[in-house]
Amino acid sequence: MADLTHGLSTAELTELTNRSIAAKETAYCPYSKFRVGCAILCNDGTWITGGNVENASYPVGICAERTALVKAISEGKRGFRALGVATDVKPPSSPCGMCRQFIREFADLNMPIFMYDIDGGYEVMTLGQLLPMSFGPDSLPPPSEMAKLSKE
Ligand SMILES: O=c1ccn([C@H]2C[C@H](O)[C@@H](CO)O2)c(=O)[nH]1
Ligand SMILES: [Zn+2]
Repeated sequence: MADLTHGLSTAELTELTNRSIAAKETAYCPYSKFRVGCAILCNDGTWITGGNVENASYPVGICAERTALVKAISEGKRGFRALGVATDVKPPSSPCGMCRQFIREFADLNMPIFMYDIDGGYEVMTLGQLLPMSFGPDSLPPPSEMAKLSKE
């Protein structure tokens, strides 16, 4: 049977579920009314959450996943064991393309992303499954090579 826990303990998975769903309450989404909550389990065992934050100038809004990850990175967190994202729909919605790329900067391709539906059921995929053949920090040549490229 497929591993639906990706190495998380039962307690951790319960907490990921509860924190992801609770984070929907922090969403600021007066325009779309589409609440999204995100919870991240950091390698140091701490948790960071976030909601989507919209703007009267629509494209300025930010997704819940990036809210949470920006909070984590700017708090000095590095290395993440799991990310949960919860919405009020079924089947569950998945992180948008911009968020997948944003997460790619900071997480291993085997990090699981748990996607919760309105009933608390979930589907889980790794970052690598959601963003195949991705472009990441290690895709760029080293700075010494970059300097040579710009002279050509
Ligand atoms: O994975 C997703 C998809 C959408 N949104 C937000 C953006 C916008 O505020 C609202 C509707 O797209 O949902 C997220 O936060 N995460
Ligand atoms: Zn997004």
